[in-house]
Amino acid sequence: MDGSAIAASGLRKAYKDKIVLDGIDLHVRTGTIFALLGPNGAGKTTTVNVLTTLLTPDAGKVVVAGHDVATETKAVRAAIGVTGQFASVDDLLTGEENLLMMADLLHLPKAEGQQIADRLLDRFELVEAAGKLAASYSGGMRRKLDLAMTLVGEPQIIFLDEPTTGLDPRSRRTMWEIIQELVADGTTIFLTTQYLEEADQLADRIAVLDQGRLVAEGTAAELKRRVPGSHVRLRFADRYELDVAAQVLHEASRDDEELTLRVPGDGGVRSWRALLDRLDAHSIEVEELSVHTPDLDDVFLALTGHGNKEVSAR
Ligand SMILES: Nc1ncnc2c1ncn2[C@@H]1O[C@H](COP(=O)(O)OP(=O)(O)OP(=O)(O)O)[C@@H](O)[C@H]1O
Repeated sequence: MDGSAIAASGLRKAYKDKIVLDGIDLHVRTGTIFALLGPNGAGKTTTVNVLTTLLTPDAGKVVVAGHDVATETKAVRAAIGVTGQFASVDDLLTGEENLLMMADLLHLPKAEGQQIADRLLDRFELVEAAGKLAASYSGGMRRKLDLAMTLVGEPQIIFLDEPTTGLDPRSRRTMWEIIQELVADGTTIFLTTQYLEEADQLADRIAVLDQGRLVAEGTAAELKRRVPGSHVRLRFADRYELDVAAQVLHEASRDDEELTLRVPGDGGVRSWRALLDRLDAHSIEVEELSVHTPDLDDVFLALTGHGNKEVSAR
């Protein structure tokens, strides 16, 4: 698979005259977590539907797990698992029955299906609830069961469409831990999220989708560096050291009370190293140094020119 789990280029999709995907290119490496981040209606679900063979794009090419989505639909489906916003859990079955039903759908022998179900119930801490109807499950338990059902088929690539939307903070953390474990086992994860913190915590790479276009792509650190506001805060032992440093670092703003200088930078290691070299050259002693980088909220605003209602409400 040459290290590439998903490769999409030039994806377009419109509903009548409403353009939903406007030329999307994506590349996801095997064994990594990729987050597609965007507000409500940005086109995240549409992208997932295209990548998972559920929707045919108007234009563009998609290769998933080495297979062309348009011509090798079966092979793609065999390699992937999809956990959607609207869970595939059947409310009228128990947790265990849901898992066994999935094993049946995949034509696994009964004994093997039972083994897998038992293992997944244990792994997702659903043993106690295994015999209860899924209708009685909490939101967090449902999501876990839904993901467990996806894992019955041991997919190489898992698509998680907003896996933690609507979950309380504790269930969200549990879900994050599960996702991280999956990747540690070599699975590739493609997730969509409206939560900057989620992308920041989980993803190796993040693509920011806004109104059907990718407005940025990179690691969380790379995206943060694209936003003004990175700075180093230097604290000095006394007023004398502060004065000397302020003369050397003309670009800094000073706080006499705190004995600090705030030095703007591009957030890259190189620029901070150059700053330390300048201080060294003038034998200036720094008492304390802290680097401040903007968070992904700042990034989203800077990249799209507008806020994310869902995010700012959190
Ligand atoms: N079948 C359809 N017919 C017409 N418009 C559609 C259809 N499906 C999606 N859309 C529109 O496409 C846009 C993108 O929808 P999509 O569900 O992909 O966004 P999203 O980023 O997943 O949002 P959300 O976070 O709300 O799920 C929306 O404006 C939506 O109204």
